[in-house]
Amino acid sequence: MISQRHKRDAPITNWPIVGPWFTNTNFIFTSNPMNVHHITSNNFGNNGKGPNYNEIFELTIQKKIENCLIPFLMMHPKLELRWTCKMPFRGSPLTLPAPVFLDIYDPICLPNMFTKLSHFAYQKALIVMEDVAFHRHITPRCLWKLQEWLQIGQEKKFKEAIKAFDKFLHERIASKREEQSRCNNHTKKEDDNTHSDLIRVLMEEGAEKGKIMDDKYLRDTAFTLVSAGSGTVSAGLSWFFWLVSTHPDVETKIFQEIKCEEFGKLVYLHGAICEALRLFPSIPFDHKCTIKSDILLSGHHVSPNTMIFYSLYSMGRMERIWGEDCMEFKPKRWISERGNIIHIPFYKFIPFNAGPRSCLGKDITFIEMKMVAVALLWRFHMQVVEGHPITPRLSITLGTEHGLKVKVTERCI
Ligand code: HEM
Repeated sequence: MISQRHKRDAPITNWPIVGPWFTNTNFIFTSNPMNVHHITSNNFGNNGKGPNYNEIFELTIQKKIENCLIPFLMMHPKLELRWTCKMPFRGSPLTLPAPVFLDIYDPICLPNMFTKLSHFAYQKALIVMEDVAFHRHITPRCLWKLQEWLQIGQEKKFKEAIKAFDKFLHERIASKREEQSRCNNHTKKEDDNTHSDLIRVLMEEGAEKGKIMDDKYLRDTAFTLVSAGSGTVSAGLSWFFWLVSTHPDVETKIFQEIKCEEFGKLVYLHGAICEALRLFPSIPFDHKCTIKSDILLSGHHVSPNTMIFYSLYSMGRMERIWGEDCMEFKPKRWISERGNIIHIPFYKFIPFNAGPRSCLGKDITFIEMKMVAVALLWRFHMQVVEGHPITPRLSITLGTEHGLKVKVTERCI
C-alpha cells in the first residue's frame, strides 16, 4: 500500500487562478478526465503549448544489457548498491536512450571500463535543464526573464547546461560524419564494424534521398529524443524496482512468469509496469494553452490564452478513476479474466499524455523497461535497504530525492 499522504480522492476538481497582470498568471488546474480528453483530443486544435513554451523548454537494447548491466552487477556479488545521484538509473549502466541513439561509450560498459571518458557530463546537463524548466513553470515569467537577462541564478546554470549538452551532441555528430566518410572509402561493407545509431540512420536516410542532413537537424532530433527519453525511463525504472522490491508477492509472480512465458506474453510484468507509471508517472504534470475561448466538459468557461494544468500524478491516484484500491500497487488490475491486458483510455491512464501530442516513445519504453526488468529480476533479487528515505523529487521528471538504495543478491537458478 502506498502512503495515504499521496492520495488524491477529493472530488474531481477544476481551480481557476488569475494573478496580477504582470505575473502572467491565468491558469486552470483540472483533474477531470473528461476535460483532459477534451483538451488533448476532442478539441486538440484549440490547445497548443502556449507562446512561452519554447522559451520554457529552450531547451540495440539487448547488447547494452548484456555488455553493461549484467557484467556490472556480476562484478559486485552481494552488492549493496546505491545509486546516489538524484535519478538512480541515470548515469548508471541503465541509462539506455543516449547510448542507443547516439552510440556513445559508457565508461562502466565492458570493454570500455578503462577508457577515460566523461560523457556523463551530458546527463548532469540534462538534469539541470529539467530543473530550470520546472522553475520556469512556477516562477512569474518577468522574474525568470530578468534572471536570464542578468545571467544569474538558475538561468546562468541553464545556459551553461545547454552549452555543455550542445557541445556533446556536436562532438557526436562530427564523429559520426568522420565514421561515415571512412565507410564511404571502404569498398567492402563487411569491413564496416561501426554501430548503427540514430545519427547514422538519419544521415543514411538523407544520403539515400540525395540530401545531406545538416548539423542543426541532426542536433535537434537527437536533442528531442535524448531529452524526452532519458530521464523518463530512468525515473520509471527506479519507481518500478522500488515497488517490486517492497512487494515480494509481485516479485515472485513476475519471476514465475519470466520462467514460463515468452517475452511477448509477459502480461503480469506489463501490468506491473503500468502500475508503476500510474502511481509514479515520470512526467508528473502537463499543460495546454487555449487559443480561442472554450467550454470544458465540466462546464467551465476558459478564455483565450489560459494555461490549463493537469496533474498526471493526482489522476493516477484518484478513487473516482481507479476505485477504492487506487493507492495499492496491484498489477492484476490490468489483467482481464481471460488473461489479457485491459485497455484503459489514455485520458484516464495518462502517464504518456493523450491525443495527437501523446508520447512517441511509449512502445520503446515498454520494451526497454521489460528488457531491463527481465534481465535483472531473472538473475538478481533486490532488497530495498531499510531506513533509506524514498521521496519524490519535484522537477519536470519525477525522480527520487535521495536515490534508491538496494541490496542486490544473485539468485540460485
Ligand atoms: C517512462 C517513459 C516515458 C514517459 C512516462 C513519457 C511521457 C511523455 C509525455 C507525458 C509526453 C507529453 C509531453 C508534453 O505534452 O509536452 C511525452 C512526449 C514525448 N515523448 Fe515521451 N515518455 C517516456 C519515454 C519516452 C522515450 C523513451 C522517448 C524516445 C524514444 C520519448 C519521446 C517523446 C517525444 C518525442 C515526445 C514529444 C511528442 C510531441 O510533442 O508530439 N518518450 N512523453
